[in-house]
Amino acid sequence: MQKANKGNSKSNPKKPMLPKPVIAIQNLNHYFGQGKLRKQALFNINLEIYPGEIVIMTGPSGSGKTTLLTMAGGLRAAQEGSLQVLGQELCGATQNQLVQVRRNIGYIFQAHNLLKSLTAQQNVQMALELHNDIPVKDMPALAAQMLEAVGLGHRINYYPEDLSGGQKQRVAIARALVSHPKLVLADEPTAALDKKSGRDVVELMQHLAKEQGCTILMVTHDNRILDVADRIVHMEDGYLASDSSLERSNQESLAVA
Ligand SMILES: Nc1ncnc2c1ncn2[C@@H]1O[C@H](COP(=O)(O)OP(=O)(O)OP(=O)(O)O)[C@@H](O)[C@H]1O
Repeated sequence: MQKANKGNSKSNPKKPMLPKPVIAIQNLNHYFGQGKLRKQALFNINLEIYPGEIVIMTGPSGSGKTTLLTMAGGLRAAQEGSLQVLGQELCGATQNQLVQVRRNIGYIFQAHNLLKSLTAQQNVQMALELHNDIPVKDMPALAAQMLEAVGLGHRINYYPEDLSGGQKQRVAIARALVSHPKLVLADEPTAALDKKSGRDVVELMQHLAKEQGCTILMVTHDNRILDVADRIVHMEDGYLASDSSLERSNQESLAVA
């Protein structure tokens, strides 16, 4: 598997230096089960994702997308190779290090995972409560502002059951972005939505991410939203089978040669 060209200004003065990657994966393997039941789910993954990029991960069912996403999110231990997220090595990381990394990541899942007993504002506020540096007295207003930004300023006191699917997913986006994380990980965020709501939700994510300068890694089967990506990576049978940025850079090198 080819690795992203890091661009070295000394060897090639025309190529700019790339910033430090938000996610840097090298020779990553992952296995489920033990003994005879041990099964490899990820094979020698190499991938670098840079600040501000919106990267969509596609691939058939069972190809390893969720496994890779949950590992990048510090939700599953990394076993073999190297997986650095926001400068922290997650292979061999302690629970405490994983918790620290998770604080800087926003998560959006297919099921919005809102707490039924809390209002939209309280659900968003929960994400702020993980941050010791944000004054508690500012939290309700910050949550309300974020709900305003996702177009739900008039629904802040509603409970999840009184919101539509698209509105609930917007609350989940507000919750993921309210603390201005450097990285947002999304697993099938449009799967439960109709075409129009799905489109609205990803355009909103794209807009807010560009505004806040955060990086998004999103798994989707939804071909209708691929155009929001800066880059598409494709998984097959546990391998990273293609990366549109590498294809582009190969084409550019061929054009220059
Ligand atoms: N907890 C687990 N225990 C054992 N095997 C697992 C576990 N989770 C995933 N797998 C296996 O790892 C492989 C990759 O699964 P994964 O869920 O990452 O794929 P996916 O591309 O996200 O699929 P989908 O699009 O259906 O969500 C599959 O063969 C799956 O059966």
